[in-house]
Amino acid sequence: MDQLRITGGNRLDGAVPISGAKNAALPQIAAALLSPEALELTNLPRVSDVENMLRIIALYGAEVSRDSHRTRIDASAVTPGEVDYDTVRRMRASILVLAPLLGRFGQARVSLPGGCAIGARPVDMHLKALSALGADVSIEGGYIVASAGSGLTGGRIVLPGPSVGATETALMAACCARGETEILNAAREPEVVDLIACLSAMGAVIDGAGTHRLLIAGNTFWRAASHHSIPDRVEAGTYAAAAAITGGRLELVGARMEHLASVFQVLEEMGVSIWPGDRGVVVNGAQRLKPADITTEPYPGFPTDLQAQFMAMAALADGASLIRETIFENRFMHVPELGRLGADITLNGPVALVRGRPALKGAPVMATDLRASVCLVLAGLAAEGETVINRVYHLDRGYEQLDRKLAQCGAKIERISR
Ligand SMILES: CC(=O)N[C@H]1[C@@H](OP(=O)(O)OP(=O)(O)OC[C@H]2O[C@@H](n3ccc(=O)[nH]c3=O)[C@H](O)[C@@H]2O)O[C@H](CO)[C@@H](O)[C@@H]1O
Ligand SMILES: C=C(OP(=O)(O)O)C(=O)O
Repeated sequence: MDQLRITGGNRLDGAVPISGAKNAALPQIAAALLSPEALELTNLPRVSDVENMLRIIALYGAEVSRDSHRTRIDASAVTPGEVDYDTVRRMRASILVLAPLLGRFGQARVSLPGGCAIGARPVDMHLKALSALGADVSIEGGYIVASAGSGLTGGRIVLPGPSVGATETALMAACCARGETEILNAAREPEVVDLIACLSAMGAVIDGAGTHRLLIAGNTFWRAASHHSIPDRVEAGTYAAAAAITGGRLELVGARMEHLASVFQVLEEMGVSIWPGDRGVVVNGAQRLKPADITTEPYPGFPTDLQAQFMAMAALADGASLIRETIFENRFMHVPELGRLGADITLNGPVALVRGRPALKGAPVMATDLRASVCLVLAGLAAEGETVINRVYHLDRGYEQLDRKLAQCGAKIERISR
C-alpha cells in the first residue's frame, strides 16, 4: 500500500489545474446506461472512483473507450444483469446504476452498497423515489430487486430531504417514465445541475435545474450526445485550503467562483484573499489564519466534503473555531489523526471545538476516508517536520495526481510505493 511522505513548512506558490468533478462524473457515467445511443464525456478526472464506475457499467455490457480527453460509452448492448457485492462495495455511488437499468429495462437487481466510514448512508430515499413512479422494490439477500412490468409511470416524488444521490436517481428514472414527473425537495448541488445538462444533451426535457422543484417530461427520445463535466469544486476548495494553510498563493486554474461562494466567504473570514483571475480563481493565504464558525449544509451552504480540510486550517488558527457537521453522523474520523499532529480538538456530538495552535508537529497518521485523508495532507504541509500518511488509496478515489500537483507548487511531498 502506498504512503505519502510530507516535509512541512513550505509555502505553496503556483498554478494548479482543477480536474473534472468526480461527483459529477459518477452519475453521468451511470446515465450512459439509459440510452442505446453513445454518450461521449469529456473532462472526467483520472481517479479510481471513476475507473471503478466505468468498470461497473462495462460489467453490464457497456463498451467504454477512452483517450486522454474523452470517454465514449456505447451502452447499446447492455443487459440488466447482476454485478456482485465485491465490485460495488468500494463505491457508494454504484447505487446510481439502479434507476437507469430499471427505467430502460423494467427490471434491475443491484447489490446494496456497503457501509461507509462517514455514516450509515441508507438508500431509502432512492427506493421510495422509484416506488413513487410505480416500481416494485424489495431487498433480497443483500440485493435491491426492482421491477416495473409495464414501465415506470410519471408522478410526484417528494424527497424527505434534498439528497444528492436520490435526486439523481429520481431524475434518471423520471426520464424513462411515461408522462411528466415532479420532484420536490430536489438537491441543488452543481453536480445535480450538471447531470441535468448531460441528460438534456441526451434528449431529456427537464425544467427547474438548480431549484428544489424539478419537472421532467418523460418518454425521452434518446440521442447520441457529448457533455463536458464541470470542474471539481471540492478539489478547488481543497487547494484553496492548501494555499491558506501554508500562507501561500495558488491560482486554481478552471475553478468556478460561483460554485464556491460559501467556501470563499469562510476563507475571507479567516483572513485569506480571493479574487477572480484570467484562468480561474487566485487564493492568497494570510500570515496567521483567524478562527471560523462553520456549519455544513446542502448547497449553496458550506459543503460537508470540505469540512475536514477546514478543520486542519482551524487547528492552526489564532483562536477557537466551532465546526458543526449536519450532513453525515460520523464525519469526524480525522479528529484523532489531527490530534496525533498536536491539534487541540474536542468533540461534542456533531460539533467540534478546535482551539488553534501556533504550530503542528509531523507524525505518522492513517487515512480513513477520502476527505479525512486530504485534511491530513494539508496539516502535514503546514506541520513542522515529517508526516507520513498511510492508506493513500483513499486519496486516489477522488484526487487526480494530488502529490504531483502539490509538488509542482513547491510542496515537499513524496509518494512511496510499497
Ligand atoms: C458521489 C457523490 O456525489 N457523493 C456526494 C453525495 O453523496 P450522497 O448522494 O450519498 O449524499 P446525500 O445527499 O444523498 O446524503 C445526505 C444525507 O441524506 C441521507 N440519506 C441519503 C439518501 C437516502 O436514501 N437516505 C438518507 O437518509 C444520508 O445518509 C446523508 O445523511 O452528496 C454528499 C452530500 O453533499 C457528498 O458528501 C458526497 O460527496
Ligand atoms: C463522500 C464522498 O464521496 P462518496 O459519496 O462517493 O462516498 C466525497 O466525495 O467526499
